[in-house]
Amino acid sequence: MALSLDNASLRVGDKWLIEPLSLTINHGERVALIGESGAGKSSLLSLLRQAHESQVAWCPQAPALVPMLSLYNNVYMGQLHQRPLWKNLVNLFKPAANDWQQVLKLATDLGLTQPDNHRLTQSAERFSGGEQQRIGIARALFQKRPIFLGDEPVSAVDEKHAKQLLSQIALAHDTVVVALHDVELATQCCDRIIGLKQGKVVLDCPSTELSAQQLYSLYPSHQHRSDSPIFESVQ
Ligand SMILES: Nc1ncnc2c1ncn2[C@@H]1O[C@H](COP(=O)(O)OP(=O)(O)OP(=O)(O)O)[C@@H](O)[C@H]1O
Repeated sequence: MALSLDNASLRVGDKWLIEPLSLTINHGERVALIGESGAGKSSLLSLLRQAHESQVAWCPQAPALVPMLSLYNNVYMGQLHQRPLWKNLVNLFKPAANDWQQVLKLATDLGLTQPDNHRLTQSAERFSGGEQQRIGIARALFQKRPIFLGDEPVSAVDEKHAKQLLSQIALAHDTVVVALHDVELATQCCDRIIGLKQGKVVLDCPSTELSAQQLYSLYPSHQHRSDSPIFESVQ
């Protein structure tokens, strides 16, 4: 298996963010965590991340870029903790050719620059919101870990680009777990759906078997709107 939790839980004061649960995610699985806002998706990702820190490429909900630093340096940060301090300092002024080429390839593949048009030196603050999110994805890919954990990693890009990015993420990793608000995207890009409600896993099934009934119970506040985009994936 790639990831596992054994009777894990998360609690702040007397509030359970995640009630005790056991969970196994196998190598090769593409898993989407779905559920209403506050259901516990980020909390579950944080438990998975804590349990498998050294194997995980982490892509948080907000990309946490350093606005004044370049695209290149923001992506390089993905390997900051794996490199000696002196190398990180030298990198600020004179990037190693190998690192530069790797970041250029990632940035090109993710549509942030073109091979002959180096936006690598442009500061992160001068990229759009969707582009900044892709810089965050590039940083996670640069970590070169087998498992990708992403918290709404494509929420700021349109549907077509979201699908492309998720398939690029899947190609670069053995196992993928992503929290997604877009259920249709989740069923199209992932093979397993885990549904959360009030800190509990209430649904765990192959994406091809997700029923409208299950979605209704996960998204009660959408129930009165049968035309809600949430339900398009199963209609
Ligand atoms: N540090 C914290 N202290 C107290 N409560 C917290 C803390 N972090 C999260 N929560 C609460 O835990 C619950 C689950 O939060 P979580 O961020 O995991 O939900 P989510 O499903 O990821 O939500 P969203 O889709 O809005 O990101 C929410 O009610 C949230 O307010």
